[in-house]
Amino acid sequence: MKICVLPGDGIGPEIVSQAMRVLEVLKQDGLKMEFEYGLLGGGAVDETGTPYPEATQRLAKEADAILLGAVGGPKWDTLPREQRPERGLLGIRKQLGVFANLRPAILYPELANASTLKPEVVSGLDIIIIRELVGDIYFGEPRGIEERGGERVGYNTMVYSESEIRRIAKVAFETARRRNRKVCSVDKMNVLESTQLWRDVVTEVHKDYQDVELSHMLVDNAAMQLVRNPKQFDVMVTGNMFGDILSDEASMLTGSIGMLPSASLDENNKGLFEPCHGSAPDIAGKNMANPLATILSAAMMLRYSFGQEEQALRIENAVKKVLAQGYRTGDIYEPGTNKVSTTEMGDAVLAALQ
Ligand SMILES: NC(=O)C1=CN([C@@H]2O[C@H](COP(=O)(O)OP(=O)(O)OC[C@H]3O[C@@H](n4cnc5c(N)ncnc54)[C@H](O)[C@@H]3O)[C@@H](O)[C@H]2O)C=CC1
Ligand SMILES: CC(C)CC(=O)C(=O)O
Ligand SMILES: [Mg+2]
Repeated sequence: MKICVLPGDGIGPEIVSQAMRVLEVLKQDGLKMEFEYGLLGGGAVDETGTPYPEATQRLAKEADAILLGAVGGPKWDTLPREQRPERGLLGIRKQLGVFANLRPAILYPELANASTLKPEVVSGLDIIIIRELVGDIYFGEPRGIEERGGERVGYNTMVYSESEIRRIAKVAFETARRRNRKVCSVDKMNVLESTQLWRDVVTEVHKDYQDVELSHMLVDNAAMQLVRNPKQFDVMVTGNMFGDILSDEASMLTGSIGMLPSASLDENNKGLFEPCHGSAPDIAGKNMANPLATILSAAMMLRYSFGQEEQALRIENAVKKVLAQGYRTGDIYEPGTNKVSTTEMGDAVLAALQ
């Protein structure tokens, strides 16, 4: 199994190196993996002038899976838009066609008090947000900033084709069949044509999945319902931008965005695996970041791209064990637990794997 490793910027290298320690242990225990490192994001701009260099494109295409940290940071915020680190991230997602972004939000019982919601509202939470990842307003044309009538105007285009909606809807219904047979599709059909089509197509695809319960919800209500009563959901499916926002919101129900992993899959389960958070410039270089989202993303990689369910569970059980043992990075710390650094959390996970 060839894995392309892209640590990226900010906390990216710190958290990816902890996930790599975990994968190295599994490799020593006999799992066949080869790792190749590449540049993506701001570091790539600094070294090559572009956020997704040719050499990384080659590595990514040749690999069976990609493990990614995060990209971006204030250093690159004033660059022309095409050179921004985030364009590199959108570029790799688009080029690999990893349209199905799975973002599970699971509350570990030990973190019930770290959640922003009352324990009785959130205990046992286990939902998954399925976010379409290579369409929508992040990619739609035309886009730009231009002079119109003596002032600057910025514009983007929210666009979805029927085939794009159909394939993500299928992923949602198939996922629901492996869970509790319940999908909530989130849109803004009351004002946006692209999401009117979204609702129509999801409803059509549902005809082939009559054993799954389908509901629709407008995104503003969905944002509210997620913090009012998140356990009413099981599988949520939505577009790129709404999914981006709702998954950050859902992360806090689990205690921290540092707990939320993700898998982004193409039609053949080739995937890109990354935590849901960004490069966290405010804590970068301080050995403070929570590496668990990235470690759990590595587990998702073993499960989805390589069919190594047992190894995935081995990592997930190690994460459960360190939480039960009381290890907490700052973002999930509460009095009475053991506050640790990024590397110490890595040490604890490694010990729990044995
Ligand atoms: N997938 C990616 O590479 C993403 C990149 N970004 C980029 O990251 C940069 C920073 O973006 P922000 O809006 O600040 O979002 P962010 O997710 O990087 O950080 C938001 C807040 O969460 C905290 N946080 C994030 N990850 C954490 C972790 N593992 N452990 C503990 N705390 C953590 C940060 O310290 C910060 O207070 C920007 O340049 C943005 O474009 C943002 C989101 C995703
Ligand atoms: C460049 C952004 C779309 C990254 C992000 O916030 C995400 O994928 O969650
Ligand atoms: Mg995001």
